Amino acid sequence: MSGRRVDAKVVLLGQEGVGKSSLVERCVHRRFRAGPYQNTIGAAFVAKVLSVGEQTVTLGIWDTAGSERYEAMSRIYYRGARAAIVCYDLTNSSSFQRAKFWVNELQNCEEGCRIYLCGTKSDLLEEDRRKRDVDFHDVQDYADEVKAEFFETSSKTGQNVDELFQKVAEDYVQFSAFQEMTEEKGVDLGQKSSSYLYGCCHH
Ligand SMILES: Nc1nc2c(ncn2[C@@H]2O[C@H](COP(=O)(O)OP(=O)(O)OP(=O)(O)O)[C@@H](O)[C@H]2O)c(=O)[nH]1
Repeated sequence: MSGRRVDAKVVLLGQEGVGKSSLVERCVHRRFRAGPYQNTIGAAFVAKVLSVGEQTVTLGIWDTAGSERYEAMSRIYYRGARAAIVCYDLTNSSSFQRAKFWVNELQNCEEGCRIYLCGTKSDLLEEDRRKRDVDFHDVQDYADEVKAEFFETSSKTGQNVDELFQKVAEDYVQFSAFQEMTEEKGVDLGQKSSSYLYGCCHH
């Protein structure tokens, strides 16, 4: 990546085989590899440059290994992340339970990290609706409860993949602008800004 500065660290978490590497592959290389499934070992890093208005944002994306053997290692990778894309497979409800585990961890350990729930493999539902094993409305309610964003994607067709990463970049820009403004103007958040904060962060 020729020494380019990374603006925001993004981590992908989720049970093994849910499609984290495929999501990154689609986002960065615009392709889907249907071949034999290869587990990620440890973690893989890739940078992705996105435009938000006039600005460019470089996301440093860490694709972690989903196997529980690597759980302790995944914890190292989410440290300091500004965003976590927590993936589950729409055709596998146990993977959603695992996603909840990661959401709990993030809420307890990484306050500044925004959470994006990502239901993967939506193309399989296009083929056969009965394959859905995680209800859309249940996840929506859960996302509201934990203040997460929520996407259903397919790395095979590309559905919603760009939208997901774009939203991560836009939220980062919006949050940074807000932070700069409060730092420059010396806004005292403790005293007067609960409504101000609300207005800026909810859209
Ligand atoms: N149909 C379909 N299959 C997918 C999709 N995304 C991933 N897969 C398949 O699911 C399997 C696992 O995908 P990976 O991207 O390697 O999963 P992972 O979450 O990175 O797995 P670990 O590295 O073990 O944590 C592969 O066989 C993929 O081809 C998708 O959007 N649609």
